[in-house]
Order: sequence, then C-alpha cells, then structure tokens
Amino acid sequence: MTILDKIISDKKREVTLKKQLIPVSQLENSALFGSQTHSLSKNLRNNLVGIIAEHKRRSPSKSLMNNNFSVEEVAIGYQNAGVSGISVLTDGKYFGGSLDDLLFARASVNIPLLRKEFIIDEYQILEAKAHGADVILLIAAILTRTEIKQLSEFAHSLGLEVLLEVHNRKELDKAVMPSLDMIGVNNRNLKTFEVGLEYSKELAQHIPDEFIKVSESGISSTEAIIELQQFGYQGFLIGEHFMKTENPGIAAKSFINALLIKP
Ligand SMILES: O=C(O)c1ccccc1NCC(=O)[C@H](O)[C@H](O)COP(=O)(O)O
Repeated sequence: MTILDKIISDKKREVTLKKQLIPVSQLENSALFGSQTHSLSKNLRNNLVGIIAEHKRRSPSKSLMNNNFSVEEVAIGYQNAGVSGISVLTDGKYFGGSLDDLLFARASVNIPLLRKEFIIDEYQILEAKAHGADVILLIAAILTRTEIKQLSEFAHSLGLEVLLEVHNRKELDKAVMPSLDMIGVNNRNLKTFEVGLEYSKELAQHIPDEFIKVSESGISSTEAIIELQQFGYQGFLIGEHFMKTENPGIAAKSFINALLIKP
C-alpha cells in the first residue's frame, strides 16, 4: 500500500463520517456559501510572476516545517508579498491542516484561495465553498475520467475554478476536458515522493493551450521559475521553500522581488 492509498482510504472514512455530522444543508446555509469568488486563472494569466504560495505545516515527506505563525499571519504575509493565490492544505492527519485554516485565511486576505485536498466526493466541494475557497484541486491519480467530469462540473456550478493535477502522460490524456481551468503538473511522485522538474518540462508540450499551466512541488529557485516559464508555465505552486523559513511571507516577498528584477 502506498502513502497515497493510505491517504485515500482514510479520506473515504473521514468523508463518510463528516456527512453524518454536518448535513449538506448546513454547508449551503453558511455565510460564505453565496459569496463572490476570486479567479486564480485570471490572476495567473495577467501576472508576470504567478506564484501560488502554500500554507503547509507538515507533510508525509517532511515532518514539521513551521509552526511559528498562525495561518492568518502566513496568508497576510503571502498577500503582501504579491502572490497570485494561496493554497491551503486542509487535510488533518497527514498535513496538519484543517477547514478552519481555510476559513481563517479567507477572513484575512482577498486573493484567490485553493483548497488543497484529496477530493473524492462532491461533499468536499460544498465544504470548500462554505469555507471560502475559490478553487479546488482534483488529482487525476485518484479519480476516474467520469469522476473528474462530475466533480469539475459540480465545482463550476458553485462558481469554483478547478485545478487538475497530473503527474504523467497517461493521467493527462485521461483527464483533459473542457470543465477544467488550470492543469498542474506535480513534480512530486505521490507514491514514492521522488521530485524532479523534468515532469513539468516533459508534459508541457502535451497540455492544450487553452489551459493555464501550473508547475507544482519541488520549486526552490528563481532560476527554476525562469526555466519553467520557457515551457509555457504561468503558475508555480510553492510550499516547502517558503514554509521552512523563519517567515514565509518575507521569503515569498524576496523570491518575487528577485524574479521581478531579473532581465
Ligand atoms: O508534500 C508531500 O510530501 C505530499 C505527499 C503526498 C501527497 C501530497 C503531497 N504534497 C502535496 C503537494 O502537492 C505539495 O504540498 C505542493 O505541491 C507544494 O509542494 P512543495 O513546494 O514541494 O512543498
């Protein structure tokens, strides 16, 4: 059993329990449910440097990264740094996140928020909407084509954008469809944790032009961004590189400033 199999098996149990505890009607009646969303894809299209900075306390591949700051402080620091959006990990068991993190981030900033989660059920998309997300992540490795279609269309019906994550050509070919907004290539193999920017470089040419391309994971230098931009990437999801520093917001700011002054 890989770590991804374990995460998904736990997630199925978690979703079943939560459905019993918090009915859909409660999510639909929440104050944020009817609120306007912010478009991440537009921000990435219009921004010179499309950084999506992640709030990540820990991960299966790295134990504790940062507990010095509250999620609000991190989110405000990222917004002040000029990021295009913020990714908030909401999985508790493996990443130390929660839906409250999303809620507190929403209360602190007015830029697009991605619910970074292992989404397997429409219920989690309702949760995302009720806690202030603008974008959801769908992971091709854990979903069938039919599920991707149903979940992405459901997200759109709630006004949420969809970032589809792939890791190889097979997943990409299975998943490409009009109801996606952005396609992200995860440079991390979620089964082995091996990381390499080659995945983004190799897959770029196969991603249809109508989708914003996002490179995810293992990005730790401005040189990497400049190289990935040459492959057509407009979004760059960065977690560990910022979160492992003393102050993630300041780290994101100096990273973005360094990119802006590069010729
Ligand atoms: O980060 C992990 O170890 C991980 C393990 C298993 C499933 C997902 C995992 N991470 C989620 C992510 O996709 C990353 O947090 C995100 O892309 C940022 O990556 P990084 O910049 O390398 O922190």
